[in-house]
Amino acid sequence: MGPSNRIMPVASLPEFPSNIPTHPLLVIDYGLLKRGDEREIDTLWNAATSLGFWYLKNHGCDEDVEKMFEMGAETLDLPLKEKMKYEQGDGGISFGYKYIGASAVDVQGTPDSNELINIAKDDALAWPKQVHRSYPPTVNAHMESTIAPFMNKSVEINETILKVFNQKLALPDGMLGRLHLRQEISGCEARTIRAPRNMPQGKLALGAHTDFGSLSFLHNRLGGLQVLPPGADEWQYVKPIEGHAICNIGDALAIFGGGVLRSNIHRVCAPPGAQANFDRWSQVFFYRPGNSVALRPLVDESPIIAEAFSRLPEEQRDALTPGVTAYEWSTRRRKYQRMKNSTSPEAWQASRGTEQVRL
Ligand SMILES: O=C(O)CCC(=O)C(=O)O
Ligand SMILES: [Fe+2]
Repeated sequence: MGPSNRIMPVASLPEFPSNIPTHPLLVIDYGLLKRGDEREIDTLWNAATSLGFWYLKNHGCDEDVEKMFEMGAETLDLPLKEKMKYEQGDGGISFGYKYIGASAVDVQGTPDSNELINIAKDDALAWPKQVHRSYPPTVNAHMESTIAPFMNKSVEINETILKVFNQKLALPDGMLGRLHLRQEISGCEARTIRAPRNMPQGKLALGAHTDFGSLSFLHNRLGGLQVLPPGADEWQYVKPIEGHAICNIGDALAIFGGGVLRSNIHRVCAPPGAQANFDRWSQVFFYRPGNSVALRPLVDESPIIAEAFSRLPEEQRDALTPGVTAYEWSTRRRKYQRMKNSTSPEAWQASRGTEQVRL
């Protein structure tokens, strides 16, 4: 494979085409948020309760993300046979390697078009002790120098955001934090994704979905991510901006907040225009509740949540009351997304989250 298969310096990638409409996101300055700036907190709250997506600048992770991309490139460039030794499997476990076409993107069972490596936060921070599973040598070699620092910074950023939501939802002090204890085993993970260049027109790299957990901290260089905003019937691109992470809310926070926080549906298609000729790389950190945490609206803890939840139609209240733990929720969804298990409309339905009611 030529060097163009590897991570390209951002400056040498074609720009996002200027004639393609994009969906604007509010921009949050992490430095201001960290200092408790009231205006920034209000802007974040506005973003979290409208689209549930925002840009985060000044987050201080750019170098860590670059190094994660290098680790990801070394790993995904390994021979398929080697990568397959670390495959996720069909049981709903996330950690490990996922090959191209392992999961379905729709109810018809169309295969996805991306490969990725998922690394558990628990494994990275306990290294060289193994908590969940083993990883390719290219991952191990970067555990201490690259992956652990990326995890730690990502966790700190997400904790800061979570505190804002805790306060705005008028929850008891530290309530959301207790559902995301650092020491509890969780589904928190780093993911490096490669969608191969020159995908056939109309092919999805990743099907429409809501994220499983609480918050996603995403770093994109090429376009391709699209959102379906509330009330809209056309998918709209989210344009990558250098130095700006794309953050979004997942189902767990939508559930805890009784629908106040929005977990918006999104998908990944081929990058637009000349960008389509390049491999598309993403780096994500998924912030998720502890495995044993029950997913339920915190109506007993906050009058704001109780009030908002009670006003929802029954179908939406049901979707926000799955009656399972965070572990059971994401394991079920992932298991039935696998091509091997996604063999009927009912199985596909079992892979869905709150997107089925489009709150
Ligand atoms: O690659 C992207 O831009 C988004 C990835 C994503 O939505 C996911 O992995 O859940
Ligand atoms: Fe996602």
